[in-house]
Amino acid sequence: MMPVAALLSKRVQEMVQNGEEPPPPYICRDDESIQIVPSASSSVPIVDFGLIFPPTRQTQELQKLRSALTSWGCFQAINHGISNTLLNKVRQVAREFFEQPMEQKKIISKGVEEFEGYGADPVPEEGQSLDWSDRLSLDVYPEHTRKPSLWPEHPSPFRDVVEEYTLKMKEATNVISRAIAKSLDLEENCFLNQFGEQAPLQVRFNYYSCCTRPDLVLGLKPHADGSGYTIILQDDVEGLQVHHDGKWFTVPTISHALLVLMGDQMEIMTNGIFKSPVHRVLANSERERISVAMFYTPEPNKEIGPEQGLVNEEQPQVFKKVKDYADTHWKYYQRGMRAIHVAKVSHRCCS
Ligand SMILES: O=C(O)CCC(=O)C(=O)O
Ligand SMILES: [Fe+2]
Repeated sequence: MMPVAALLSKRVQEMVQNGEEPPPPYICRDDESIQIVPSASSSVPIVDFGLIFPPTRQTQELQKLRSALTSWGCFQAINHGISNTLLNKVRQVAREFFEQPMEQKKIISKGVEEFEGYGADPVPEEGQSLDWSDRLSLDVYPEHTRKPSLWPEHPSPFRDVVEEYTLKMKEATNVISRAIAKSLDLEENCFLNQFGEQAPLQVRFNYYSCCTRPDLVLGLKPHADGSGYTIILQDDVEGLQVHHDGKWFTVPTISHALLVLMGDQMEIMTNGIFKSPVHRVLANSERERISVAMFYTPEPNKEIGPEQGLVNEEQPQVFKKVKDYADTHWKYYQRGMRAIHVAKVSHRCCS
């Protein structure tokens, strides 16, 4: 059998183009029926940002936001201030990038242990399965963290579109962070202050190739994000599922919506009130799927912790202060585990 590192230097898209079946390290499930709730039934809540900032009707929408993040840990944002034209351009450059010949994409290949560039996740711990997907990851904010040599030159509008999207995402994080604070009756800028003005944004373009055996693999294994929160743009192919109430729910594709999903660091900052949900991506035999995830993470080296306004006698402090939590998260992720327990306050049992 080919060693995992060698497999990871080969793109899933190449295996599909060569007509290969998924090799064993990609196989992570059997065809046991996992209960899946169709996207049409109960679903991820939709929050209208057009109603949040004008003084009219905001209370109701803020309550909706709070309840969505308390029970689901995510919501679909509409009227978020980013035009459909731009969202479509982002989808278009992503598609054109992945549809190029392999040699063209490999110009910006990452090494198997690196994070940035075109490829797969770095080699996981032994025994962990691999994801049926390829991706392009780039640090996009602050500007000085960018590595222009890893930004594709083709398609030609790629750089300008990603640049514009980054600016808009930075504005969106301002709006979302303030709305989240208001929904919890906290001072509007409290989360923005915790993240810091230079809080990094990282973009990840995910490409999920079709698979002849979608019952055996996953596009992306179950995980919770190590970010503060993540803003996901989907195309029109379903596949993303969120774990909620013990079941998997497919996130419907809404062309003008952005899915905002709490990462572990927002769970910590809200003292556990908001949940960082476990999610995964299914493979599909009919159509390839593209998504664009923007990870918003507190500044490196900056301590974050539960907002003191959320700590009281009824709700004692659940989490400690942490810094560079994303690094800890990554170590556990590589072992297929969640990391959030490391941030928990240890309570001595007194009974
Ligand atoms: O492809 C998606 O919709 C989700 C991607 C995701 O969860 C991730 O990149 O962490
Ligand atoms: Fe994720």
